[in-house]
Order: sequence, then C-alpha cells, then structure tokens
Amino acid sequence: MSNELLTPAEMGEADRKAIEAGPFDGIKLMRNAGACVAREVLRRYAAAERVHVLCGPGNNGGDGYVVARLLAESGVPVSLWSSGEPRPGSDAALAAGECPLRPMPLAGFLPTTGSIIVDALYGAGLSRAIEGDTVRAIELAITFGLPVVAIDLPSGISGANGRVMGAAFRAELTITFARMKPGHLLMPGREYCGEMVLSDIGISDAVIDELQVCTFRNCPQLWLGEFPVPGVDTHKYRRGHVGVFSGGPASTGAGRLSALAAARSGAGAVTVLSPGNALAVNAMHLTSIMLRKADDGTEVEAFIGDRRPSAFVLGPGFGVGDKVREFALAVLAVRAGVEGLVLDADGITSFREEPSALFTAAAAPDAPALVLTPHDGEFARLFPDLAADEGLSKLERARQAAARSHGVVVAKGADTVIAAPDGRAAINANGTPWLATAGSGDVLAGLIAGLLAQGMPAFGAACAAVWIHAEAGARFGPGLIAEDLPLALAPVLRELTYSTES
Ligand SMILES: NC(=O)C1=CN([C@@H]2O[C@H](COP(=O)(O)OP(=O)(O)OC[C@H]3O[C@@H](n4cnc5c(N)ncnc54)[C@H](O)[C@@H]3O)[C@@H](O)[C@H]2O)[C@@H](O)CC1
Ligand SMILES: Nc1ncnc2c1ncn2[C@@H]1O[C@H](COP(=O)(O)OP(=O)(O)O)[C@@H](O)[C@H]1O
Ligand SMILES: [K+]
Repeated sequence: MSNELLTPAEMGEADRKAIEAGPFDGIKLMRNAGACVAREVLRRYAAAERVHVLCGPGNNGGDGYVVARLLAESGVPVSLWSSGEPRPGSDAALAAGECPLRPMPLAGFLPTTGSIIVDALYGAGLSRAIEGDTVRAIELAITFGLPVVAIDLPSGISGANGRVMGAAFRAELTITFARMKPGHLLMPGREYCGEMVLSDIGISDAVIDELQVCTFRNCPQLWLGEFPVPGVDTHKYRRGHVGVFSGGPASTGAGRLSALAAARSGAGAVTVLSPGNALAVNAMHLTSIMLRKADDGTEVEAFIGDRRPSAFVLGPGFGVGDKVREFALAVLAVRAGVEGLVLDADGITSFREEPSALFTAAAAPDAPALVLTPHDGEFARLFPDLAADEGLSKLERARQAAARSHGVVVAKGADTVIAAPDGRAAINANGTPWLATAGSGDVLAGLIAGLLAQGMPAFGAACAAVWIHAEAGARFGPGLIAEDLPLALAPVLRELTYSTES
C-alpha cells in the first residue's frame, strides 16, 4: 500500500530504518529527494526567470541545497538563501558542501517578479512557531505573488496535525517523500499544500510495513477488497435490507434521502419506518422503497423479527428525545442478523445527556456495529471534553471518540476523519465544498448503512461511503443539492464495481 500516513516522528523512524537497511544512506536519500523536486520545478516552471531556494538549518534545508545545485547545473538562474548553517557532519552539511552556490542570509531575502520560491526552510522537523525572517519571507512571497514550491511541507505547517504554527507559506505545489503525513490532508494544512506530489526516494514498502502504521489516506485501495459485488445467483434478500427511521409529518425528507442512498448503494431492500401520523406523507413520496409503521419499540422489534433487516439509519430529521434512545438501544440489543446502526444528526444529539448508555450498549459482545456520523457541532455534544481540548488534532479527537464509544466515528467536514475503536483511522480528501448543503449528510448516513447491510465491515463501509459520497459530490460540482446525490452515486459505484473485476 502507499496510502499510509506517517507522522513526522514515524517518517524520521522510516528514514533511519531505510538508511540501516540500505542501499541508500542519508545523503543519497537526500539527493534522491532533491532530484525529485528539481525535476518537478524544471517541468512545471520552465518559464521562471529565477528560482529562489530558501534553506533552513535541518535536513529540509539539505534537500534545498541539492535542488539549488541541480537547477544551477541545468542552467537555471538560482539565488540561495539560508536561515542557519547546517549542523557540521549532518547530511544537510554534506549537501551544502556539494552545492557550488554560496547562500545569502535569509534576513536579506528580496525576490523579483517572474521568479519562484522553493521552500526548504522547515519540513518534518518544525518544532515551534516560526517567526522573524521566515515570516518576512512568507509576506514577501504574498506581496510579489510568487509561486511557492514546498519541499515536504510548506514551512509553518505541522506535519502531525495540519495546523499553522505562527505563519506558513501557501504553496502552489508540495512535494513529499515516501508517504504523505496527516498534516498534508488535515485542514488547514491541505489548503496550504496546494497540489501534492508524492515521490519515491528509495524507502521500501518493507520499511514502512515495519512501522505498523494505522493511519491512512482514504482511497479505494483501503477498502475495495471488502466492497460488495453481487454474485450471479444473488437475490434481493441476500443483498441486505436497510431500515431507515423517519421523522414526523413535517420532517420526513431527511429519512427518505438516507433511504434512497441506501438503495443506490446496492442494498436489496429498504424500508422507511415511519410514525403512524407520517405514513401518508411518506407514502406519497416512495416507490421502490417500502414503508412500515413504527411508533414504539414493540413495533420496531416486530419489524426486526418479521423482515430481518441488516442495518439501520436513525437520526436524520427524527427529532431529539426519548424515542431515539429507545429505538437505538432496541437495535443495539439485537444479537444476530443486524450488522450495524448508523446514528446521525438528532440520533447523536439525543444522547448528549447520557452518552454512556449508548457506548455501553455498543460495547456489548455481539452487538451490531455502531457508526456515529457527527459534524463538528454534534461531535461536541457527545464528546465535549475532546472537542474542547485544543491540544488534540481532529485525527486524535476522532480516534479517542471511537475508542470511548466503541463505535466507528465519522467526524465530518472538509477533512472528514473516519476512526475505528481498534485505532485505525483514515483522512478523506476527495470532497468538495459543494457537499456543504442541507441533506448531504443524510445521504452519507444511508450510504454507510447500505454498505453495512451488504456485509461490509463497519470501518470499511464508513470509509467507502465517505469517499464515494465525496467523489459523487465533486463530480457533480456547482448546483448540487442533496436530492441529486443518490443518483450521482451511480457512476462512482459503477466504476468501483468494474474495477474489482479487472
Ligand atoms: N536523511 C533523511 O533523514 C532525509 C530527510 N529528508 C528531509 O528532512 C526533513 C526533516 O529534517 P529535519 O528532521 O532535520 O527537520 P527540518 O529540516 O524540517 O527542521 C529541523 C531544524 O529546524 C529547526 N527548527 C524547527 N522549527 C523551527 C522554527 N520554528 N524556527 C526556527 N528553527 C526551527 C530545528 O531546530 C532544526 O535545526 C524532511 O522534511 C525532508 O525534507 C529528506 O531529504 C529525505 C531523507
Ligand atoms: N467544505 C466541505 N468540503 C467537503 N465536504 C464537506 C464540506 N462541508 C461539508 N461537507 C460534507 O457534507 C456533508 C454535510 O453533512 P451534515 O453537516 O450532516 O449536513 P446535513 O445534516 O444537512 O445533511 C458531510 O458529509 C460533510 O463531510
Ligand atoms: K518546507
């Protein structure tokens, strides 16, 4: 796999292990890294009148000295600026020694229009907020409107959590090595990185495997092996049956959006479970999706006994209150046949006073899998202490929430994080702001339930649904409303299904 995400500490460990294992020692890895960057600069910025290479005191600066040398050897006018001498004997000092250009102090940095900047000040080793000459250089890049190519990370962005430490370059292009870091995908880091290029510098997959990383970039590679594809001899009852709880007569649309998405995902049957007083309005809007009255726990249990549903969605448009808790706990108490419960929106908010009741039910042996899909506001209602802890990244928050709740947590937003109770986590990055429209989360909840109903394990189902939902939204683009999404899922599902056959 190449979709593992390495923290800066893990990346340092990978560098060390790779150097130990050979064939490349530190300076050779650095030359490889610099060569990748120089190649991209030559290919993309052939018209640049001058390249300003800004080098820091660590190995990120070392990469910069390699780039400066290679560009100069290719005949590109290069100006070299340094914020501090490399430590004597370090790989960066060797790289600086091999570079024929003498660096000027960063304090005197003055770019010219028509030039570009290669940012080799700080990468994985950023340890505190940047200040002084680096901040000035960032301001000058903005004033002159110069394209910035960042090596590994834009200086000022934390590789661990994507935060801006003091200030940061806004790169047009960021070239990183071996594996991406969480800070490349978590906001606002992702925005500061611009286009991302992942380069192979000779660190083998075996070295990465040794680290036993459990954080991933969310992409089909992560879950395609579990993706449900119907066999030729299947029938609708084998393709899973999703129950979606509807809200009252004035708020039935959200549940129907979930139901439609569950059906599009390939579930063989979908039933909307409606309060008696909303049956008529639901009936007016449903065709292939079934409808059944469910006003209390007994009716829910009767539905489970009669129709053997394999997954549920509870929350969209449902209203906050006791009934959510009753229904959620009834579903989580089933011991066979129900694969999972997706708790969204009001379903999450209803447990704000007593989250432990939910978490205990989810922890019981053989309980259906719980998938929670909070946006930031809902997350803070269920996990107020984690939300308030500014020391935690979104990744760490979601991971701790999953461990505490015994459920898969889908912490939504531009950088949706999916975390499992066993510690695995994935960060999603193929979304689009066009998804920020009412009802789009209801579609996501239905899609997760549809995949769960077809037997996909909960973490994979949640990751797959988030990616497919984002992909469908991004392809649709401007004009998207939630009603468009269930149908927009179809081409994405089609491509994924065909790709499992090749
Ligand atoms: N041999 C290797 O280990 C390789 C390292 N690589 C490069 O090495 C980088 C990591 O190198 P390092 O661990 O040396 O880290 P960096 O070069 O990112 O930064 C560390 C240096 O910057 C200083 N520093 C950190 N934050 C600062 C701040 N806010 N203000 C002022 N100074 C600050 C530190 O004291 C240290 O001197 C990667 O990002 C990558 O570019 C690549 O060349 C691949 C091979
Ligand atoms: N800026 C964004 N970029 C990508 N995806 C986004 C963005 N804003 C929202 N989304 C996605 O849109 C969906 C919105 O869900 P939610 O907030 O629950 O809305 P609703 O309750 O109206 O359905 C989530 O899947 C979320 O990740
Ligand atoms: K950098």
